[in-house]
Amino acid sequence: MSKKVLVTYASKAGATAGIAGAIGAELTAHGHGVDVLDVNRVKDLTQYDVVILGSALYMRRWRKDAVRFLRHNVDALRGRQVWLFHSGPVGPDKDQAQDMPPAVRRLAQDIGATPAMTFAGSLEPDTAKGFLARRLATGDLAGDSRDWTKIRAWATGISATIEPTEHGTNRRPATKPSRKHAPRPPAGHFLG
Ligand SMILES: Cc1cc2nc3c(=O)[nH]c(=O)nc-3n(C[C@H](O)[C@H](O)[C@H](O)COP(=O)(O)O)c2cc1C
Repeated sequence: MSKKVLVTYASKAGATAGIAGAIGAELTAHGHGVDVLDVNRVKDLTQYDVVILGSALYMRRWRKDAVRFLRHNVDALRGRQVWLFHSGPVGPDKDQAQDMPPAVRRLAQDIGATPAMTFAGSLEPDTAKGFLARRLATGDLAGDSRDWTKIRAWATGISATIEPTEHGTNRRPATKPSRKHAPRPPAGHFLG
C-alpha cells in the first residue's frame, strides 16, 4: 500500500495553490494517494504519512494560516515526513532562494523538517489582491514566474523517498533530496 500524502497550502492570490496542485498531480502520477487541501480545510493528520506544506511569501513572511498549522501540529508533524516550500520571488529576482521567516525556521527545527524549498511565484493584475499587489502587478515584477519543471522535479524527488509500506508507519527516510539553503537575499523589492 502506498503512503498517503497531504499537500496543503496557504495562498492569497492562487499562485501557491497552483504549485500545490502540480505537486499533488506529480505524486499521484507516481502512484501515491494524495489529498491537496487549503490549510484551513485540514481537519486531522492521522490518515497521512507524509505532509507537504507550502505558503506564499508576503513581506518576507509566511501566511498566518500556514504558521498556525505548523504551530498547532508540531507533535503530529514530528512523527511524519514533512516537506516545506514557499512561493514568492517574481520578476528579476525570480530565481533567488528565500530564507524561511524566523518563526517558521524555529518550527521547522522543532519538527525536524529541512529548510523550505523556494519556488518562484506569480503576480498578475487579474488575480492580485489589494492596492499594493495591484500596483506591483503592473510593474517589472508582473507575470507568472512559476517554474513547472522545477516544481515537478521536486515532487519527483520526494516521491523517491516515500517508501511503499504495508503497515502505514511513519518512518522517516534515511536520506532526503538535497536542496539549497541560500544565504539571506539582499534587500529587494519587497522591503524597499
Ligand atoms: C505586497 C506583496 C509582498 C510580497 N512580498 C514578497 C516577499 O517578501 N518575498 C517574496 O519572495 N515574494 C513576495 N511577494 C510575491 C508573492 O509571494 C508572489 O506573488 C506569490 O506567488 C503569491 O502567492 P499567492 O498567489 O499564493 O498568494 C509579494 C507580493 C506582494 C503583492
